[in-house]
Amino acid sequence: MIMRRSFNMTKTIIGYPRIGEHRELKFATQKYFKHQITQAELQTTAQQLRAKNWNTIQQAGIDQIPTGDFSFFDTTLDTAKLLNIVPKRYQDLGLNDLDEYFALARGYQGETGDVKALPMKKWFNTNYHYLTPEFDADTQIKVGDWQLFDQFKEAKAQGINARPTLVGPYTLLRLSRLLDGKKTSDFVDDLIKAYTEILNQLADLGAEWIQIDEPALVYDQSAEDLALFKQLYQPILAAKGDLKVLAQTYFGDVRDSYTTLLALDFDGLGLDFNEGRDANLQSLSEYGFPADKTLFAGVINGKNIWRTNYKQALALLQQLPKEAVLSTSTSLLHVPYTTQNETKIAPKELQYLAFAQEKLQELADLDAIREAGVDAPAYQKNQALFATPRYEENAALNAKIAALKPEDYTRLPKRAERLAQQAKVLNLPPLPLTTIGSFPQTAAVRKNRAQLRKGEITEQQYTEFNHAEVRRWLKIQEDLGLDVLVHGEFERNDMVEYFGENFAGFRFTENGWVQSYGTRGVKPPIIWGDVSRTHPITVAETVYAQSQTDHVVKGMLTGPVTILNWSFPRADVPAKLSTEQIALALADEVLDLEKHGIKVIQIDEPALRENLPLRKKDWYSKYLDWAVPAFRLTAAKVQPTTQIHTHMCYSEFQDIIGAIDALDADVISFEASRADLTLLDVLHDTHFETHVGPGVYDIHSPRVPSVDEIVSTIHKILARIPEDHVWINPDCGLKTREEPETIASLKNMAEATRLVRKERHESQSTIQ
Ligand SMILES: Nc1nc2c(c(=O)[nH]1)N[C@@H](CNc1ccc(C(=O)N[C@@H](CCC(=O)N[C@@H](CCC(=O)N[C@@H](CCC(=O)O)C(=O)O)C(=O)O)C(=O)O)cc1)CN2
Ligand code: MET
Ligand SMILES: [Zn+2]
Repeated sequence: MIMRRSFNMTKTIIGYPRIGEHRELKFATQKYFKHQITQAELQTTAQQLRAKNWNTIQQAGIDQIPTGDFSFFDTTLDTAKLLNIVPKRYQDLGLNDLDEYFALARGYQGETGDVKALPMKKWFNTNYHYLTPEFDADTQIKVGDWQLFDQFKEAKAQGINARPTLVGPYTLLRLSRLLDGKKTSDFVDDLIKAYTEILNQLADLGAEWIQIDEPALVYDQSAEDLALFKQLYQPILAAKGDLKVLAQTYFGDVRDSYTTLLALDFDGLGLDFNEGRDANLQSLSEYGFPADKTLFAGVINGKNIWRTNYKQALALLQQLPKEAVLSTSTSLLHVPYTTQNETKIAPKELQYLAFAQEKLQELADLDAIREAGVDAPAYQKNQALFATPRYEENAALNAKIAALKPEDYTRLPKRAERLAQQAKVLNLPPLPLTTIGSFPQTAAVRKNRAQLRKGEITEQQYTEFNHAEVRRWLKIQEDLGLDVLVHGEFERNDMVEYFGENFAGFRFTENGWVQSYGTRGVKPPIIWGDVSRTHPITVAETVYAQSQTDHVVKGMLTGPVTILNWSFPRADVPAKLSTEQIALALADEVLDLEKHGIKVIQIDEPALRENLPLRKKDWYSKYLDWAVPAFRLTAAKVQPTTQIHTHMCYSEFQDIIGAIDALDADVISFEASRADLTLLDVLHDTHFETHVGPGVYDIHSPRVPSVDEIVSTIHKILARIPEDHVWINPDCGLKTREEPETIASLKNMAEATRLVRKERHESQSTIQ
C-alpha cells in the first residue's frame, strides 16, 4: 500500500488546448483579420475561452493550473514578443502590439510596409508549428508586457493561483535564427537579465510556481550545449527568491542533461514518461531523485487519444518517487478538447478514447488509484474495458506484409532512364510550371461539403459543384500558362482525413480539432485497426479533370508516412506495420490511376521529416529504414513512363538528403522560400538526383510576391541546380489562400518563369 502524501499538490497539466471546443478562437481571429470585429471583441472572445478552460481544469480537480498556454498564434512567438525579440522591419511598421504580433506571424502588406512572415517550423516531432524568432544586430532584449502577466492576473481574478508558463531561454536560442553574424553568447547576459526580471515580476504578482519549458533538452546535448544551459540558469535561479521554478521537458528524455538539471537550483523537474520513458526511468534509477525537488511526472500521454491502461500506468507509478506530481507527458495542445461532442463513433468504441478533458479525469483517477490501489473502482472499470479486444485482425493482409520481398520496394529501370522516357512522353518546356495540388478551399467549397454532410444536398449535386470548380480552375491554370495541371482537391476536407475516411480501419471525429498553426486546425483521423482499401478513392475526380483538358493532369495522393503521422496512430502495434498497410492500400490506388491514363502522380510526404527521432542515432534504425521503403512500396509497380512526384513542406532535410533521394521519386517539390533556399547548396553538393521544384514563394501568407522577387529566386535556384532538373512551383498547396491573391501570385510566378526561360533560351531558339 502506498503511503498517504502530506504534499497538497498532486496533479497538474503542462498546457491545455486554446482554440476553443468549437474553434471559437479561429473564427474570431479570422473575423478580426477581415476587419469584421474589433480588437476589443477578439480580446473578449479570448478571455472567455481562457476562463472556460480554467474552469474545466479546476472542476476536474487539477490542483495547479498553467497559464501562458493561451496564444493568439504561437507561444514561442509570444515569448519572443514578451522579450522584444522583434526584428526592426516589423517594429518599423508602427503597428499596435497585437497587429505587430500578427505581422510577425503572417506577414504584412499594407499602408505602412511590406514584410514577409517569420519562418514557420515544425515543433519537434509534432504537426504543430512555431514561428522562428530572429536575433540580429538590432535585437534589444527587454521585458515588455505581452500576455504572460495579464493572463496570470486574469486567472487570479478567477480565484486561481496559476503556474505561468513560457518558453525558456535555452530552447528559445536553440530554435531561433541568429543573423548578422551574431552568436548565442552575444545574447546570454540580456536573456539572463530578462528572465530574472520576469521571475521577479511574477513573484511580485503572487505566483508560487513558474514553468519554464525547455524541450530542447530532449535533443542530443553536447558539452557546450550543457555549459550554455548552466550559464543561463545559474544566475536566473540564484535570483528567484521564493518563487519555485519548474524546468519542464517533453517529447523525449533528458539522458544527457539529467545530472545537470539536478545540480541546478530548480525546484521542480518535468519529465516525459511517454516518449522519454525508458531513458528517463534509467536516469531516475541510476542517480535517484533528490528529496528537495518535486518531480512532475508526465504519465498521461499528451499526444495520443487512447484511454490509458491503468494497469500499465500503475506499474509506471511504482517506479517513480511517491511524492511525484502527476502530469501529462506534453501539453494537451496536441489532442482535441473532448469526446463528449462525438456522436458518430459508437459508444462502445468511444470508451477507448480520451481527449484533453477525459485526460484530466484520468489524472484524477490515477491519483486515487495510487492511494487505493487496484481496488479503486476506477481501476476495476478500466481493466474491464481492456479485457475486451477492440478490433479484429486482418490476418490475410498481415501475412502479405510479412511476405514482402526487396523487389516489391524497387522501381525499375533506374531513375535516369525513367526520366528520359518520361521527357519524351510528357514533352514539357524548360522549367515546367506546376502547383502542389490544392486550390483555395473557399467558403463555397466548404459549404458544399457541409451541405452534403448535413444531408441538404445529394451526392450528385455535391459532385456537380466540385466538377464545376475543377473546370473553372483548369481554365485558370491554362490561362496562366501552367504546364502540369491539378484538379484542385475540392472534394477533400483535408489531405489526410480524406483518406482516413475512405480507407477501412480508420475512425474519424466530428469535432476533434487540433491546432496545426495559427488559425489552422486539423481533425486527425484515428487508426483504429488494420488499414486496407475497399474502393478506388481519387480515380473518378482525377479522370474527370483529365477529360476536361489537353494538358497533363497530375494525380494527387497523400503518402503512407504522412497519413500515419497526421493521424492518431495505434498504440498496440508498431507504426511500421500501420504504415505498410497504408502503403499497400495506396499502391493499389496508384496503379488504378495509371490504368486510367494518369501520367503524373504526386504522392505527398510533407510529414516525413517531422517524425524523425529526436536522437540522431535512432534516425535510420528506428525510422528511416522502414519509412523510406514504405514510400517506395506505393510506387514500385508503375510503368517507367509514369512520372512519380512527391512533395514535402519544411526544407529542413539537409541532414537526411540521402534518404530523400532514396525515396526514388522522379520529382520532388519542397518548401524553400521562408528558409532562404539554404537547401540548394546541399542539393548541389550532394548531386541530388531527383528533379526538384524548390518552392519559389511562401504560401502560408496572403502576401503576393512580385515578378522581380520570383525571378531572383529562380536565378538563385539555377545557380545551384542544372536547369533540366528544375521545376517551378509554389511552396505548398494553396487551400488556405483566398482566390484573388492565389491567382495574382501564380500569375507572377508564371510571368517570372517566362522571363527566365526567355533569358536562357531566346538566343538558342532564334538560332534553330
Ligand atoms: N493534416 C494536415 N496537416 C498539415 C497540413 C495539412 O494540410 N493537413 N498542412 C501543413 C500545414 N497545416 C495545415 C493545417 C490545416 C489547414 C487547414 O486548412 N485547415 C482548415 C480545416 C480544413 C478542414 O478540415 N475543413 C473541413 C471542415 C470545415 C468546417 O469546419 N466547416 C464548417 C464551416 C466553417 C468553415 O467555413 O470553416 C462547417 O461545416 O460548419 C471541410 O472543409 O470540410 C482550417 O483550419 O480551417 C491547412 C494547413 C502541415 N500539417
Ligand atoms: C501540406 S502539403 C499539401 C499538399 C497537398 N497536395 C496540397 O496541395 O494541399
Ligand atoms: Zn506542403
